[in-house]
Amino acid sequence: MKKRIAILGSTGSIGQQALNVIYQYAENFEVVALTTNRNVELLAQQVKAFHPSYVGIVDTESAREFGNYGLSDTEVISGKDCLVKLATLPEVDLVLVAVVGIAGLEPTIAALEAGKNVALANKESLVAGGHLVMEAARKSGSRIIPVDSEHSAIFQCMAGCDDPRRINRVYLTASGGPFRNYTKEDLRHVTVNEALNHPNWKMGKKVTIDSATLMNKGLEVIEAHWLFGLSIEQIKVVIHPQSIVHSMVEYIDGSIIAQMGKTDMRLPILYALSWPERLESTIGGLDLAAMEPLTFEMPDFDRFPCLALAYKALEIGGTMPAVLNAADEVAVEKFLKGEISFMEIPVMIEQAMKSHKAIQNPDLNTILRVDHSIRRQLM
Ligand SMILES: NC(=O)C1=CN([C@@H]2O[C@H](COP(=O)(O)OP(=O)(O)OC[C@H]3O[C@@H](n4cnc5c(N)ncnc54)[C@H](OP(=O)(O)O)[C@@H]3O)[C@@H](O)[C@H]2O)C=CC1
Ligand SMILES: CC(=O)[C@@H](O)[C@H](O)COP(=O)(O)O
Ligand SMILES: [Mn+2]
Repeated sequence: MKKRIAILGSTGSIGQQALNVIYQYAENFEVVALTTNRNVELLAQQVKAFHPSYVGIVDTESAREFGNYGLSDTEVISGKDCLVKLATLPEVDLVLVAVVGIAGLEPTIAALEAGKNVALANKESLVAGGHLVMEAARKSGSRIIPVDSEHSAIFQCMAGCDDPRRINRVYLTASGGPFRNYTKEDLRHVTVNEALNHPNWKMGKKVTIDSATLMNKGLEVIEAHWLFGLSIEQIKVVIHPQSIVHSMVEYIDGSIIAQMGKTDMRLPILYALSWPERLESTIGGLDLAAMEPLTFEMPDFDRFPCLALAYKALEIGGTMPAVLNAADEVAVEKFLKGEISFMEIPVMIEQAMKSHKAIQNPDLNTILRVDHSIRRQLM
């Protein structure tokens, strides 16, 4: 039987690559629903190719524009609530959450509560509301299959032994981004285009800037904490500029299991969609002898303060990671618009964290209220 899939954020980098994968496995997967924020032109092309029963369009003006494409066999649901509606459709087996930012939180929880398995690319949902996401999965018995390359790697390395008590630590690998060897002075003058030029991955703008500041790795530390039930002390970051080892698990006997593969997000996407099976792929493995040497070094928390801020937010807990996330989303947007410099990103986030007194064990409304108030404060 085909797995019936809803893709939230199908017009983004992960969403498009997921459709590329699904196209090659038409006998395995069926697309039931697709969503966009406002890219209706691309959405219309996707509808013509995949014939979903539903599309969700968050921006209501764009939803009206979609009417001009005459795709009347597909039901259109518009507005912010479309994500939750499509994530909980009875005819969906698996929800790929590939929207960017806090917008992923509510539909991820809703999908899990509705008993759907979730292929999770959206790391911000775990950062802002990890305890709620994990609780929803635990209560319903639904599974979260990570799509983020490092967490997919850890998930794969843990197959057969995922008991945190048997694990010394995990190593999250980080490319180091385009500014890995820059001095603090160099970092003061980097441009938006330089920051968008990731050495190894072609991704959406927000995650690309996060990679350049190392906030991406900070968010991934928090993501790993929730996904795998690991303590802060068990989660280490190691700079690995080649991005060939996607992450590693060190067990209590000292054995380290690593997952390697090409720098191609279609691999973790395929794994998440096909899990618990593995499907044959044309992407192929690595030419080990032809590869440049694999190197590892420690991250520099001084030049890249965002990484330290993320560890700090996780240590404080409660609503603090949601503050970190909201401040980062605003700061990245401002940097992309040329309103602040690269090194003002961590300053803005740190100020937001200092201004907030964390509320422990927050419910969803509290997290969303804190998220809104930080955005209002910083905009
Ligand atoms: N790209 C990658 O390789 C990787 C990404 N990730 C994570 O996956 C997630 C998606 O990343 P990526 O694909 O790069 O992001 P993109 O910016 O490329 O795509 C984001 C998608 O979400 C939609 N969207 C944007 N804002 C909203 C909103 N407020 N409400 C609903 N939908 C919205 C966009 O619609 P529209 O097209 O209209 O803007 C688009 O479909 C992120 O959390 C990222 O950290 C993790 C690992 C790798
Ligand atoms: C592909 C992926 O998972 C990204 O999150 C990636 O990790 C970004 O690269 P960095 O290692 O530079 O953050
Ligand atoms: Mn990643």
